[in-house]
Amino acid sequence: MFSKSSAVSGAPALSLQGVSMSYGAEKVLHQIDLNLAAGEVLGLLGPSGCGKTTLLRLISGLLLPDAGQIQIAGTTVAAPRAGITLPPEKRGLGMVFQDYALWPHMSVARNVAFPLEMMRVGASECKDRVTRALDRVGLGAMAERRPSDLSGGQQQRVAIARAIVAEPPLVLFDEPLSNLDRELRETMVEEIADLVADLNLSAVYVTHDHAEALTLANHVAVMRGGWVEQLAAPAELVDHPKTAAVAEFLRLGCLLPALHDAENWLIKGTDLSLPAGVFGGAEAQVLLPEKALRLDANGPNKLKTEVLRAQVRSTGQALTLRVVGTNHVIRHLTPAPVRAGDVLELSFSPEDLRWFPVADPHH
Ligand SMILES: Nc1ncnc2c1ncn2[C@@H]1O[C@H](COP(=O)(O)OP(=O)(O)OP(=O)(O)O)[C@@H](O)[C@H]1O
Repeated sequence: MFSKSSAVSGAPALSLQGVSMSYGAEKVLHQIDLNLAAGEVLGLLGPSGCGKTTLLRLISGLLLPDAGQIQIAGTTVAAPRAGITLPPEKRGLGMVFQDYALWPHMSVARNVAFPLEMMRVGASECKDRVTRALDRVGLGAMAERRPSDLSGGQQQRVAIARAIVAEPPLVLFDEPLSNLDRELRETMVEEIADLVADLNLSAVYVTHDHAEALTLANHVAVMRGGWVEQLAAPAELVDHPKTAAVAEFLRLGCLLPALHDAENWLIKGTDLSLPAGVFGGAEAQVLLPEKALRLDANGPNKLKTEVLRAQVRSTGQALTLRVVGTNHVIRHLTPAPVRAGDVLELSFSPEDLRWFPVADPHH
């Protein structure tokens, strides 16, 4: 069986080249190229139906690609043209699912031991490794319980212990936190991030929650309609989204239509002219990143907005603002005492704007 020791040293933990997949006549993945270095986490992020689960199933071996090839730790596990297909159990992956997928009639320890039993690891080594894995996820005292006697968060920790117990070359997380409530999700994201770093795991983490992906992953592939729209480190995605769709999906701020008249770029519906960088054409979309906006009457480039809602938060007031002259909405957090109906001027620096063409590359 595939194990860390059979991994080709120095090879990427995962590599996909030109992977495509159709369900009948519907192409759901287009020419996916991805590389994940050992010890890193790749986030697969995108809205429902964009192809995340299909891509994960191709990696795990539950589905076969129509074209392209997939390598795990240097071993080719799928290459239809060369007739190569390794079944899921030979890929030696650790997997964590949304619904935990634990056996209810077995103890926590037996659940965690399962991958080792499949590998015919001896009883005493098996016991030591299970104990170590359960300790790592903070469940050392729960070994003899049944999963049904544990909370949702604890069950997910058992599933994580099972996924890491055999030290697989790659761990796949399929929306592991979506059944947990928000507060627990936030704690578990940090726990998983710490665990992945401590164990130097290589992992693919599927989610539709951008905060989870940005927290956990070294690189995030933002997917849409079966394409990888952008693959980049979290900071790069936030500062330099490649398309308007990426900016929108990551909720980076407000996308406004801009028109070029004889001399200037204007935000459509307003009289605010924008100092544009080099950008051809007569129409564009411009992103005003939320983090670039200041409530500063003396600042440059003042955009007039009306307060629709002001909600108290522990960190200030969360404002929902409408850009006057448009139906576009901006969110802004401020400590200032502001009320619905107030008119505010938001200021920003031109270098913080991000410009996109109106035409969409894939759609
Ligand atoms: N068994 C199937 N037969 C036909 N079409 C399918 C099948 N499974 C998925 N699809 C289609 O393939 C596309 C990608 O689905 P996929 O489940 O990979 O998306 P996803 O990003 O994981 O969505 P979600 O976040 O809702 O799970 C969708 O258009 C979906 O309708």
